[in-house]
Amino acid sequence: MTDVTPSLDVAGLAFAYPDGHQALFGVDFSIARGERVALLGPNGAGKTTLVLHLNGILTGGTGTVRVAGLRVGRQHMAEIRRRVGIVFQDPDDQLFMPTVREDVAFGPAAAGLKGPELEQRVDRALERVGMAEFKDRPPHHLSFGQRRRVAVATVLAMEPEILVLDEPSSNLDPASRRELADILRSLDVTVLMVTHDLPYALELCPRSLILSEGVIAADGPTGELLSDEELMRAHRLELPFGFDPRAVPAAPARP
Ligand SMILES: Nc1ncnc2c1ncn2[C@@H]1O[C@H](COP(=O)(O)OP(=O)(O)OP(=O)(O)O)[C@@H](O)[C@H]1O
Repeated sequence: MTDVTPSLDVAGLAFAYPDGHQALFGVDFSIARGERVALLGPNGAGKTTLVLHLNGILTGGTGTVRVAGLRVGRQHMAEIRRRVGIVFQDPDDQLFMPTVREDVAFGPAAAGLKGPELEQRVDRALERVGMAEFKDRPPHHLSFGQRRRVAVATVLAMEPEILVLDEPSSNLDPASRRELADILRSLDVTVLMVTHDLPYALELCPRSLILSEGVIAADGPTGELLSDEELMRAHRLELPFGFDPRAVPAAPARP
């Protein structure tokens, strides 16, 4: 029988910061295993607040978050942190070891992997992002785009259930942007990508969620949402001048 447990299930998630500011007002959505989904929304919509709930960095609100059926909460925190890999916007927040190899090995080693198994895990993660030849380099000797790929590898090395990326295309030149898109498309993992780069969402994610003022305002095929001018205007989303989402073929789902 096929396992139909979603990779991610968020139900009735509401959250207020300690100063009383309510950032999420009952967020509901579910992502199936292997889907690639973009999380769109204007500044201040609650995207970061939502993402920080996915691996329990933020807790204390109401509602539930489940990752592959496991409820996010204090009880399962180590397992949740392994299953939810977050790639933050600035790779330098994630790379702190003397070499690329050590950075990628850090998580799996902390989880108890060692010897040839650990080395294989590191090699596999670096190969998936096309950075195997940079294994012995200090991360700070790499370009920004290369550091972002290594940051993705540090997360992939944990073999996560879901890969969450915060603005993966920011600060990348067009070639690096395309190369990262090819890498993300090739991965056999559930992807949730927070982005203001709407063409990138269209290129990579067959489905998008629009989060606006702490609620999911729309959930559907990316091309359809981006072509709905009224919806876009209502949630302060703007396509680059002259960009026609109808002229771009829909992102293919899993290969
Ligand atoms: N630590 C905090 N304390 C109080 N309010 C906060 C805190 N962090 C964020 N907020 C508020 O919560 C709301 C949602 O913020 P959040 O950072 O989640 O939005 P976002 O959608 O990620 O925005 P952006 O696109 O600008 O990154 C905003 O109104 C913000 O001012």
